[in-house]
Amino acid sequence: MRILCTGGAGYVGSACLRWLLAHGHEAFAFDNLSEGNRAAVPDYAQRLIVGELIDTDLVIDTLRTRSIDAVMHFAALASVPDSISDPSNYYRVNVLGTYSLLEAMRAAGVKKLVFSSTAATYGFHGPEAMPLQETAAKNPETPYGTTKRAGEWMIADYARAYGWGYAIFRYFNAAGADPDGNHGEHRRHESHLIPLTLAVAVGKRPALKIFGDDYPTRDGTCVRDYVHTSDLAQAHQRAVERLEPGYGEAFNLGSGEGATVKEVHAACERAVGRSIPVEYAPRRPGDPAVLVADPAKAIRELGWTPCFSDIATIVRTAWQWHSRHPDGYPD
Ligand SMILES: NC(=O)c1ccc[n+]([C@@H]2O[C@H](COP(=O)([O-])OP(=O)(O)OC[C@H]3O[C@@H](n4cnc5c(N)ncnc54)[C@H](O)[C@@H]3O)[C@@H](O)[C@H]2O)c1
Ligand SMILES: O=c1ccn([C@@H]2O[C@H](COP(=O)(O)OP(=O)(O)O[C@H]3O[C@H](CO)[C@@H](O)[C@H](O)[C@H]3O)[C@@H](O)[C@H]2O)c(=O)[nH]1
Repeated sequence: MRILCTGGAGYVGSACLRWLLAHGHEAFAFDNLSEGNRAAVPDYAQRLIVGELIDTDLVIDTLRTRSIDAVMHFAALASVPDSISDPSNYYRVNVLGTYSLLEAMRAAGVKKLVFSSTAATYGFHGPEAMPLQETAAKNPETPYGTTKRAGEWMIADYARAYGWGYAIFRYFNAAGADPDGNHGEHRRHESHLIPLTLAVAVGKRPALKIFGDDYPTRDGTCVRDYVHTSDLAQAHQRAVERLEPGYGEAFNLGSGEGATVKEVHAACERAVGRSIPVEYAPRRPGDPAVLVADPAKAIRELGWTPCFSDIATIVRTAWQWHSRHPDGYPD
């Protein structure tokens, strides 16, 4: 298939794009490079279209001139804390940008879509509700979660009315790096736990700040479900290959296991082979205590076989990337 990856120069989008190329598909990236990197896209001169999602005419032109069969929609603003301080931008990119993409797909006659949604659409559930199934109540508590939930609704409505096939993936915490050691996480504004921990290990930051150690969890720090980008990519491939008009499903993508912030920090220390300084800071707004996926539906219905998502493999591959490329991708 010929697949357009919006946000395909970003962390998860570029990992999926590279995976698609390695598994027999043709793939292109459409990205404004606000967070993404040219060098994350192989043969970027041919494969990367630099543009704004909101530029519907450019998206239509891209879909038509590249004869696109299916879209994977990764482009978004995706930081929980930033969305609380700057909801305006989140509604512009995540809601209006998604609307613009869907209109472009309608105009170009593209009817297959895989959407990157998030565990943040579920909002706060008590630890007793974990692991979360897809049917769990969705009460997103942050503008990031509400804007991604709005995207899910828009896609389901368009698909029903216009005869599209779609899959919605609610990722839990995307993590890790390509096993080749040459591609990984690199954003202009980093807020994620593992890259910030490893930035301390390479001497780019003085200490990891742990946001809150008074949560009702086994060691007082937040529990998250970390899932490797190669496993996310495999799920995207499996979904896009089965999309047809009338197919529309949402899936959780996670390992099914939770790790606390302290456990992730300790796993990073083991991978690096030395201690990584920490300091304790107050809780970060918008953080639920525990988020763990039940991935059974994706395993059952897509034949998904995650194989990189144990925490040791995640931090080992992430460390390969960060230690070999402490400055990330070249400009
Ligand atoms: N990283 C995670 O843990 C995680 C978890 C759940 C869901 N997600 C979702 O996965 C997707 C990818 O996340 P990521 O971690 O790779 O983020 P990222 O920031 O690395 O990638 C997003 C990409 O979208 C591009 N982009 C942003 N605004 C754009 C616009 N207006 N027009 C064109 N391109 C634009 C950025 O330049 C970037 O390359 C997002 O939709 C996010 O909501 C991520
Ligand atoms: O410097 C840091 C960074 C993070 N954390 C903590 O580490 C955990 C994970 O945080 P982070 O890596 O920022 O991810 P989340 O806020 O859990 O959000 C990620 O995972 C969500 C799904 O679970 C997705 O929706 C989001 O897009 C994605 O950014 C949280 O408890 C944070 O408070 C720290 O203690 N110190």
